[in-house]
Amino acid sequence: MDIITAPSYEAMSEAAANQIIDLVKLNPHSVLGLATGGTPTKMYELLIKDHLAHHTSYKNVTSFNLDEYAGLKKDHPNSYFSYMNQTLFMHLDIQQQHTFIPNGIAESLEKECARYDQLLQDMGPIDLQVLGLGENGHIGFNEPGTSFESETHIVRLTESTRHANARFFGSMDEVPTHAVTMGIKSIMKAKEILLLVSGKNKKNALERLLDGPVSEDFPASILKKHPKVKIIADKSAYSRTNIIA
Ligand SMILES: O=P(O)(O)OC[C@H]1O[C@](O)(CO)[C@@H](O)[C@@H]1O
Repeated sequence: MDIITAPSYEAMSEAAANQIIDLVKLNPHSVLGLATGGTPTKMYELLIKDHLAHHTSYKNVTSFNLDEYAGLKKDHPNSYFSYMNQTLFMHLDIQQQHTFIPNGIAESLEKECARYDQLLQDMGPIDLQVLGLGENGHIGFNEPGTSFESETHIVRLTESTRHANARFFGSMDEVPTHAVTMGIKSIMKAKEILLLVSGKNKKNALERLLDGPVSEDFPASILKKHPKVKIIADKSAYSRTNIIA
C-alpha cells in the first residue's frame, strides 16, 4: 500500500480527482467503483469542475457504486441513488444506463445481490475502486466480522455506523437498519484501489489499518493483500509522514 498525506481535505480531494481524470482520459471506457458518504464529496465537485472547464468526457465510462440502504426509495433524499445523481451524475455526460447502484427496494434483496454480482462479472473488472473508511474499519457497508470471501450481500448496520451516518438524516430513528453492499471479495477484484481518509475521527482506524493484523474484525485490513492500493489521507487523519500530494 502506498500512503500519501495531503495537507488538507481539499488537497486530498484534488489528488483523488486528478487520479480519476487521468484514468478516464487514458481509457475513456474505464469502469469506476464509486463510494458515497462525506469523504468523496469534494472530489466529485472537482470532477464536475474539470468536466465543465476541460470537457473530460464520461460518456463511455461505466460506474458501480458500493452500496445502498435497504428500504429507501430511489428518490429518497438520503438514498445513495439520490446522492450520486445530485453529487455527480447529473453534472456529467455519463449515461444513466451505465451507472449501477444496488436497488435497496428490490422485492427480493437476495435476488438483487445476485443480479449485482452478475453485472459486476459481466462488466468488470473495476479499473479503479474509490473507498472511504468507516470508523470501525468498514469498507462499503462491510461491517466488522464480514467474511473476506463475501460478494454482494445484505448487511445489518452496526449502531456505530448508523450513528456516524445519522448526521445525514433528521434523527437516528430514520437511519435504515440494513443495506446492500458489494462484498469484500468483489472490492478486492478491482484492478486498483484508492482509499480516501479524512478527519481526526478516522485517525484511529487508519492507524489500525496500517499497524494491525489482517483480520475480518477490521474489514479494511484486507487491503494490505491487494497489489495496488493508494491511500490518500489528509493531515488530520494521519500525520506520520510529510509526503505531500
Ligand atoms: O465518508 P464517510 O461519510 O466518513 O463514510 C465512510 C464510509 O462509510 C460509508 O458511508 C458507509 O457507511 C461509506 O459509503 C463510506 O465510504
